[in-house]
Amino acid sequence: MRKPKDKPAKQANQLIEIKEEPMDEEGRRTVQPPQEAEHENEVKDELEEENDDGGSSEVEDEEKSFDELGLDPRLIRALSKKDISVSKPTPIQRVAIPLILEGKDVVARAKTGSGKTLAYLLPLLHKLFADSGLKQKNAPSAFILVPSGELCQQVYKEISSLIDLCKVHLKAVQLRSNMPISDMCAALSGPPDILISTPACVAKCLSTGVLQSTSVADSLEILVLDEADLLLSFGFEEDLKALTALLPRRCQCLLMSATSSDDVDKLKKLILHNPYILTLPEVDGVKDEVIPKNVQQFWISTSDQDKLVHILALLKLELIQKKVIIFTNSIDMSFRLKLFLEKFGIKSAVLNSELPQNSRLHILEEFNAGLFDYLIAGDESEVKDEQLANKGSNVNTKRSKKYPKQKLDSEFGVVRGIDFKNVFTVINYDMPGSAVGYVHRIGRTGRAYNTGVSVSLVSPDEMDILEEVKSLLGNEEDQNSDVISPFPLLTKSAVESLRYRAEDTAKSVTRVAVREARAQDLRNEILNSEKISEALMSVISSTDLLKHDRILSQKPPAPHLRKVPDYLIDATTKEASKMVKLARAAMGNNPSRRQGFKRKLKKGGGDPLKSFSAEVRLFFFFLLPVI
Ligand SMILES: Nc1ncnc2c1ncn2[C@@H]1O[C@H](COP(=O)(O)OP(=O)(O)OP(=O)(O)O)[C@@H](O)[C@H]1O
Repeated sequence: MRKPKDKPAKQANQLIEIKEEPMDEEGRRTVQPPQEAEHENEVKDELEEENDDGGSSEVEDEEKSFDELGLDPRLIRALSKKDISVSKPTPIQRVAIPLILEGKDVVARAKTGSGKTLAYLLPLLHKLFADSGLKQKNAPSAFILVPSGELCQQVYKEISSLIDLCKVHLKAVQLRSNMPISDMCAALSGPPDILISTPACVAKCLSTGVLQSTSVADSLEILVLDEADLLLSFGFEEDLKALTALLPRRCQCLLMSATSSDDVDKLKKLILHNPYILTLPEVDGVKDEVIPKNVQQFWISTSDQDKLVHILALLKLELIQKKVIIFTNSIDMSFRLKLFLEKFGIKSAVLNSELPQNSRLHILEEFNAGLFDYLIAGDESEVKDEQLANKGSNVNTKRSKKYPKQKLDSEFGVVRGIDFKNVFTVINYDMPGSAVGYVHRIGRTGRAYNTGVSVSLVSPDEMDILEEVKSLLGNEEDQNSDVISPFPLLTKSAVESLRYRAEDTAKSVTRVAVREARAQDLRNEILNSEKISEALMSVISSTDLLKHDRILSQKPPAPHLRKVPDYLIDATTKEASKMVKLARAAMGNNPSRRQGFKRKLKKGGGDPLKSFSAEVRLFFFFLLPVI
């Protein structure tokens, strides 16, 4: 049923219920189990009805711009300068911003890359602009707590750039647990208006007197828990309790997460009162859309041993678009893959929890700046993902037989919430240990209004996880729905053409070679730590020395492995590779080029898709709405 033009858009408060939770005599929150499950269903039902019309054009007509959401004009101008279309807030921003401006507590659960950060940062800054200088404070007015140092840095950069662009006298600081106490004291002198940190670090500040409890209770106006689904699984529960005991009644609390879990519910009960629970609507009857629909998901069935030849074929024959993140489940596997690819002249950087934090931040910066195209990420948060999935989601998680337990940096999060820029393809070289882990990995592409592709290499041992992912993402009625389909561009003959070279080269990447490369990389990063720290402060620009995709192999790649001889590539693969390049070119930033490509395809004249199978055509047509 299409919504009539004259019907006013539903107001957010018609879709959600406000619950009053009691407070103790000192005006602090008390824990009261709210019955949100029922309530959330009500919200979904109404939103589903609204989406029943099978099209969204009229609803979109009624969609408000950032301006109409009531934000300070300086913030709107800042958004324009950041190349964010001011007329196009994401759905979660459209609903959350007015509620936060009204002072409501909000729980926002929306898929990865849906713009949750700006959904809370913009109204938070708006409020601080208005309150600035009204009251003498001894502690920051706003705390933003995130689970990892990487996220601290990311949120800090985002908020600092908004403050700079708005030219207002607000100060944000980031504190991380590994900072010396004297640096923490210096950062908090003033005090700043906004503190971005981890719960563990705030607890440390409170216990060491760097932050005074009474000052926090007097000053704190807004508390944000970002990536809330991860905060408790990172072991921050006690740290958060230390803070919540101080929360004044007036403090507005916001909780943002991409996936739901028991931990999110626990946090809701611990910290929020009268919360507005925002869950994105189901679209076209499809089960809660956890992965953005602009990400096309594929899988390739392969044995464990054959994964190297498959990834070589994908990359070397250019069947996927750059930039690419390749996820593995262990640091050793990451280095094995890096060394293997280097032999074929493919340079990559490895990101893992073993590296100093400065290096990790710098790798992210360089990758985001486009200094290299391939990032191999050791996703060791797998153990946590599994715990999270088992504890929280309604998905019945089985454990993949093949993922190792490793020692984790307690504040390292390579996957969750990191805003990797312009990643087109995510490859699961190893499948994650749980469906929740899968959702977060795939969410590194297709962020905001971008498109992306994911390709998972699935061995027989990992089929259980694939099935779990399918049941999490698929349509309940149709378990066989093609949410994840077989990758159409890689033919058997393309794989076989590279098999001999791949197997021969793989033999040379011995355990000793992997161990040495891993140690050498760590040594390099530690030696460069100081320079990297300067680079992070933008004192120096990146030099070759600081490049993270430098070669670790002892010998340079053999010339005959650098280029795949023409006679080895079959005609279908050549065409597929050409199409990927064409699509890539068309998806560049130049709109006229995109239009040209679109027109060429529409005319049908010389339509390069014509020579392809239906599956392959489907793959490329997926790209058409954006190009
Ligand atoms: N309205 C918008 N229009 C275009 N781009 C946007 C908009 N809002 C946010 N973005 C961009 O989208 C990207 C993803 O946003 P963000 O990191 O906030 O996602 P998220 O919902 O927090 O994802 P995750 O759950 O993975 O942490 C960022 O690069 C951000 O700048």
